[in-house]
Amino acid sequence: MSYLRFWPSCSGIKPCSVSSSLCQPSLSLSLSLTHTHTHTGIMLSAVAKLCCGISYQHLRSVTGLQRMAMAALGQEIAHMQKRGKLCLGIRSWDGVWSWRKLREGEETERTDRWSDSVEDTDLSYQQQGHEALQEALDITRNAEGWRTEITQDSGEVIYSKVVQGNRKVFRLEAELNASPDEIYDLLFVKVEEMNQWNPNIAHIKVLKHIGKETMVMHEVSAGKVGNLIGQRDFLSVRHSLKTKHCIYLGGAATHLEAFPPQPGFIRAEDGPTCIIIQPSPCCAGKSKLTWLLNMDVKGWLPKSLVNQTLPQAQLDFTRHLRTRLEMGRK
Ligand SMILES: CC(C)CCC[C@@H](C)[C@H]1CC[C@H]2[C@@H]3CC=C4C[C@@H](O)CC[C@]4(C)[C@H]3CC[C@]12C
Repeated sequence: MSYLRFWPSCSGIKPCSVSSSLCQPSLSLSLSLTHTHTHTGIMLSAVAKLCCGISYQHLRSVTGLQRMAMAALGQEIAHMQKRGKLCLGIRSWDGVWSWRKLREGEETERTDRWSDSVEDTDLSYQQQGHEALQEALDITRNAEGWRTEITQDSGEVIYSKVVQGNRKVFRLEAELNASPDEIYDLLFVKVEEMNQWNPNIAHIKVLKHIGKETMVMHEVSAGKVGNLIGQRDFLSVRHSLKTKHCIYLGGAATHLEAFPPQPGFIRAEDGPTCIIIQPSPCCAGKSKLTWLLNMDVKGWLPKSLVNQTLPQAQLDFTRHLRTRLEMGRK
């Protein structure tokens, strides 16, 4: 693939500097949690108890992703309990919480369960962010099936391909007059200022910071003339990774209990998505941007309309980013 050949510095890097244990096979147990039915809660309770009973010994040896999955499951059940939607004999989960302590070589006494669960929430968001980035990079780097969609005089090229679930994703490539760090600063560090330079974003707020690399965000697009899709809101986890040569931004739709879809808004799902920012090999102060747009805009809309609007939204975004970068130079 041309972009990998010309920009070799990032192609070989597996941005997995995060604990290698995160790259383990996933937990084979998967439960779908429906919040609305109490009997689901009761069933879930039974399943959870059963799992604890059967697998307590195994819990001591699970690591990485499996551990995260357990944490996420525990967290979800804690939430359901808190909302009174799940009546669970909490004793069944004592094993899970104290298992954490056991693994960390700390005292076997269970400490405050609530603070444990807060910590688990953070771990779960970091894990979601990390996985979204990996998945988006896999799509982006897979050279097969891309076709050129748009070539702009200003240098942007958009490729598209159809991925699993019959969804079209778009890959924009552009060269920008800024260093990777300047772009990272605008797109990640100062992300809340994005609506000041991009009129297509009506509202953007970080709801939760998890360290420097991960955040949970709420974004609302502007339903202006020209945007035939109409206004959407997004709740996403955004994650960044800096390596020696490249900066990666990843993201995906997520859930935050305190932030359910707002009345009157259609919540779209962004991701798994990624932006790769590479320094230009030819000149300092220039970068190459590769952006995978992978969006389910939801609502009842003709596919052709969506597939026309999305690459245009990408071009618009890049145009505003260029203008903002120029402004920063003055
Ligand atoms: C066509 C309609 C539905 C949507 C148009 C607006 C789209 C293009 C906007 C709305 C919210 C925007 C996202 C808001 C936040 C971030 C996080 C940042 O670190 C990289 C850019 C990124 C990922 C933006 C990309 C562009 C975006 C997805």
